[in-house]
Amino acid sequence: MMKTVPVNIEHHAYKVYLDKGLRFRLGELLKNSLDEQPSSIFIVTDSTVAPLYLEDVLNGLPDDLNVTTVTIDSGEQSKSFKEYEYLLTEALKAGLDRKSVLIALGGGVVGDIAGFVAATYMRGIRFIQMPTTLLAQDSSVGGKVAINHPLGKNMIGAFQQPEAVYYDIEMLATLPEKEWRSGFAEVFKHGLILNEAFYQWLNEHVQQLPIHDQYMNELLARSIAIKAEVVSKDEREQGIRAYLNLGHTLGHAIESVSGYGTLTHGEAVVIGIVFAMKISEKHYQTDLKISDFVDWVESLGYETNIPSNLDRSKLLEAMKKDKKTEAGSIRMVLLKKVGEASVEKIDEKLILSILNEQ
Ligand SMILES: NC(=O)c1ccc[n+]([C@@H]2O[C@H](COP(=O)([O-])OP(=O)(O)OC[C@H]3O[C@@H](n4cnc5c(N)ncnc54)[C@H](O)[C@@H]3O)[C@@H](O)[C@H]2O)c1
Ligand SMILES: O=C(O)C(=O)C[C@@H](O)[C@H](O)[C@H](O)COP(=O)(O)O
Ligand SMILES: [Zn+2]
Repeated sequence: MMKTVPVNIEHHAYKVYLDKGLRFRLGELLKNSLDEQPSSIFIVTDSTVAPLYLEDVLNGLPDDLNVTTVTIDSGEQSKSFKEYEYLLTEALKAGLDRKSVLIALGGGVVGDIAGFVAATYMRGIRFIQMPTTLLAQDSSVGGKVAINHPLGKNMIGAFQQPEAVYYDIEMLATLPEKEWRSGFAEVFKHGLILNEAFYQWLNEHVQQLPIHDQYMNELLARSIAIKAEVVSKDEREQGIRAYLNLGHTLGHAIESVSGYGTLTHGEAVVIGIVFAMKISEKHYQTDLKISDFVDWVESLGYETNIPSNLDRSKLLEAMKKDKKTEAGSIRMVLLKKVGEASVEKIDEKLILSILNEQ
């Protein structure tokens, strides 16, 4: 049954549609969720998703609509200047105009880069997210779009809200276990920062990956509702939106220092979450029962230690490039307790000492 989650950003409300089989119904969905119908459609997807789902999506569109499809290589390395330029060139060649609509069909990589193309092509055109990974329950909502720079993750980007999100959860059936792991990290992150009951529910019900079908509807609806509420209150990350960055100060540093794609985003974030918990215990003089958390996530196949080959001083340098840094001071999302986050300035010496513990 179709579920919708509203995203009520002040200047731009939209909905996340959640159901099985949405990929066959793009034409109908566009009709229902766009105020003005598109002059043309530009679908961006990747080399893994295209052979699996592109035909289904195209079959759902009316024959008289002008449609261009562009496929980029799958993987984090595609969130690059080179692919960004390529997509803009293809958009220009296809003759997209300001009434065109871009559709991002894929995981967070496609959503982020295609969204950034939509944000910048002719200073901004409409776009739709069609997420195909579990991780994209996070990335498709909230309008953060970006590409990576070799020196830092998501360093070039924009806030560009989609017109709608069409999440056909049937497409998760083909997701490899590693990608379930990556995506699930961003699900339990939502519980850890803001909703202890949701975190406990996950802890009780998720003992293996992929996640059992019977829990998926509830899991997605609750996780997306948390993200939607946060971005509705604070679109531009002036306050509580920063909580969504739990584990990302170190996580992003690990991704850039190890080379994009060496670890998945979620794998890096989990290592970052354990690190942030250790800093939290010291900062607030509290007991977060880190070993219980580590036992649970390790039983799901996550690595929780920082890879031993990564130079700790390089990680520290990369952490300083985090977007939350102010006047050279690293600011991290910490947990006062499960379900309660806060952002604090953290001394570099403490960071380095905990980096060196592992
Ligand atoms: N904008 C945001 O708010 C936000 C939030 C979280 C993460 N992100 C970004 O999202 C990216 C990670 O996204 P991701 O984990 O979806 O990675 P991804 O897009 O690289 O997808 C992971 C892999 O799964 C493949 N795949 C996608 N859908 C599939 C399907 N249905 N069946 C089989 N294979 C499929 C992809 O081709 C890829 O190889 C990172 O760049 C991260 O920084 C952005
Ligand atoms: O939506 C947000 O806000 C988030 O922080 C969600 C994160 O999971 C996501 O990885 C985001 O892209 C990180 O943003 P950044 O500003 O730290 O690059
Ligand atoms: Zn993330």
